[in-house]
Amino acid sequence: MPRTPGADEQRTKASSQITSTPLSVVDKAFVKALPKAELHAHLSGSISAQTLHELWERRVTKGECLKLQDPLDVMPSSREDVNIVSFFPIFDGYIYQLLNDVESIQYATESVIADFARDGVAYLELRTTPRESLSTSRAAYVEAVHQVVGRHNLFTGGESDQDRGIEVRLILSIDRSMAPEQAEEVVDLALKHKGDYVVGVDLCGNPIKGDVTSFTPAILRAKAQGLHLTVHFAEVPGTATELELSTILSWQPDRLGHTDDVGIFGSPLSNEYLLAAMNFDLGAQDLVGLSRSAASITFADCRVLKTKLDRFEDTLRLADVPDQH
Ligand SMILES: CNc1ncnc2c1ncn2[C@@H]1O[C@H](COP(=O)(O)O)[C@@H](O)[C@H]1O
Repeated sequence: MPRTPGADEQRTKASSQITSTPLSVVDKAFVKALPKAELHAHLSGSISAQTLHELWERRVTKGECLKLQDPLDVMPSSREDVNIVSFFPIFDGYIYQLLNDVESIQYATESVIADFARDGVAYLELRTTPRESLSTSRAAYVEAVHQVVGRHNLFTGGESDQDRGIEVRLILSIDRSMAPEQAEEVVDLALKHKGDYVVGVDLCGNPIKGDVTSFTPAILRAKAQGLHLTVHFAEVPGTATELELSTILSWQPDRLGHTDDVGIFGSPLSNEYLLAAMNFDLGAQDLVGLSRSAASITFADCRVLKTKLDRFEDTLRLADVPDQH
């Protein structure tokens, strides 16, 4: 799926200066070919402008969404166009208006998974917030996403792990603006699908909203039933309070932190690896090591990724790639 023009260019300025045959140096081709784990992808934040455009076109053809502008015209074209305040309204004001029935949710899920696979992601933890819309309940939303994920996990494309494209697991998010009962419903849904693709729960949403202490019962129930926990924390200075920190730490989360949504900020995971290589002077083996360390903190076994990493390292050895770029 084509990425937003401009953003990629801007963030990978140096990469275009490197010309090489694939895998001989750390460049765009290398970081794409490197098998990777993406452990922090928000489904609705990872939809490309092109896919949103396709969803918009379908609606317009049906005579719906006539007041909504074409996503190709209104989605930010570079990260400089978005900040933490202008970021969250993009979902309610725009993206969610295009994702409000089973068909559109599944179309977007398919496209997001395909984009990650094309970027060399072999293990994906996709987080998403079970969301009610005019035509879907929270349960129907999860069912819709779950079906697509199931199809991807079953599709091997070949006999061996190496042939398989991508393994996908789901993390269901509690949004900070939810009422405690809604958070309980998210945990119920996560528990219902635990064992088949749902591996954890997440706390996300606009950091200036909500009182996280009200989610403690739901989150502790999820943990007690064996779900993993990841949380967004301290995204804006005002919320990095002692109370919020001690509450979140009392939940004993497995992972903290976040990365930027690729659909909005336009930097795919491969590009983040390239930026790390450029800024920290990392070589090929360092990047393989980074990917292995991500593989060591996944919420489920990532056998396909590990097999692919072994093969990738064999290829590097055969090509006698120096640990420098
Ligand atoms: C930049 N960092 C972030 N911090 C906190 N929450 C974020 C986020 N990026 C995305 N989301 C959360 O994920 C939702 C979109 O995906 P889903 O509808 O769940 O698939 C957003 O509404 C927001 O609540």
